[in-house]
Amino acid sequence: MTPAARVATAIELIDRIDAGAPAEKVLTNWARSARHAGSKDRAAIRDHVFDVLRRWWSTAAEGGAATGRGRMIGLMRQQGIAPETMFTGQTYAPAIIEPGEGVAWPMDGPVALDCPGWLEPSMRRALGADFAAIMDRLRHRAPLHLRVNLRKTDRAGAIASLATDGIRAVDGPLSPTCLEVVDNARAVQRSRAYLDGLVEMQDAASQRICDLLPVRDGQRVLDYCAGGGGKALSILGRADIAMDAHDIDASRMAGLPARADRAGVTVRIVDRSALRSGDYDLVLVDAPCSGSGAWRRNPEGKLRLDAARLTELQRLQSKILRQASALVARDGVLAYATCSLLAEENDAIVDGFLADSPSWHPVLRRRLTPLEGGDGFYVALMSQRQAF
Ligand SMILES: C[S@@+](CC[C@H](N)C(=O)[O-])C[C@H]1O[C@@H](n2cnc3c(N)ncnc32)[C@H](O)[C@@H]1O
Repeated sequence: MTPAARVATAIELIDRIDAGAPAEKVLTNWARSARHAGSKDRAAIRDHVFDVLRRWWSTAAEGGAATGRGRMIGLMRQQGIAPETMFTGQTYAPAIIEPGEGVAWPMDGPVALDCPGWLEPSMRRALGADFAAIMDRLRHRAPLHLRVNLRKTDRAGAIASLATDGIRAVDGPLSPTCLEVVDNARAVQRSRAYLDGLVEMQDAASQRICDLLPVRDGQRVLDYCAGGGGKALSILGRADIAMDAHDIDASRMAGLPARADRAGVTVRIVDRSALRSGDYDLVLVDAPCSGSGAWRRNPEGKLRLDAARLTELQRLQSKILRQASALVARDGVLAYATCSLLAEENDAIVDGFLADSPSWHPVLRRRLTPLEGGDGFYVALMSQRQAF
């Protein structure tokens, strides 16, 4: 495909996403039907679509229309490419820009920063003087971070193994297990280092959250919202523990046994009926959330989140935290984490829980933002022990 044909395809896909279809589904369905497209075409089109999602409002303003076409004109301008070089009207290219089309709109603060307007007050409250800098980070692509599996190798060993497959990685931020891939990121999942379980994909902040959990050999640990098991595997890389993984949606954990196998560790999948009160030294609640700290990775969340969904998430977070607290042993630790930057999903949930549960007290609270090199994340540790 020509670069202009890729732009034309991205325009079509962005319009489908704008009409409500989930971005991943739109891209997968297109890739299945587009036999003529090679892997470079697919990657370039995916990049266009995700770049626009990260800059949903500013690209529309810069391109003068809240459409796929307007947004791609705006994106080209933001990337320093003259849109006229792509919108040529030739075969498979987008139609020529008409007179009066593509006239930029004036941009106010939240639009220029691609912050959903309704969330601006909450974001400003949560981020204070860093509001603009953090929102701007969320408009840019995220680096690819890997977690080194210390059970199998160390950072230097993982870097050397990746290099044999032409992948260049360097020490990453926030955690002693973190690597940042600086060249050939798309090859990671086919590399020996990945297939042999020396590395896993995990954002630096997610790794840092696991570093902060007080796990010791011999403990029983429950990952209550395990999903794909990223945190469970990360914790298992740090200590010899008995790790149980639970998720209300068991299908989310489908890939976990294979991932654990690759990493050389054991995770027991448990359903609700197997969970007993007071059974665990540590229970981690990696709660479902807005994902606002990870919008550079999953930018569609920015478009889909609304006030009703945020309220629903808060209710769910409080409920899950309450349920999970019952599973912690008397002198154990309850950890609550989100990849949200919003105080409504972080301190407010923890404060609400502590107010309703006088036997629990806070031990630690930490928030990470993209300014520190990883996604935005939050963790709070709580205990019933008098002296922690
Ligand atoms: C943020 S994701 C977890 C990510 C995962 N810990 C990781 O590191 O890869 C939140 C998970 O919570 C699960 N979840 C939602 N409601 C739940 C509930 N009531 N009980 C347990 N898990 C729940 C979701 O299915 C989702 O997989």
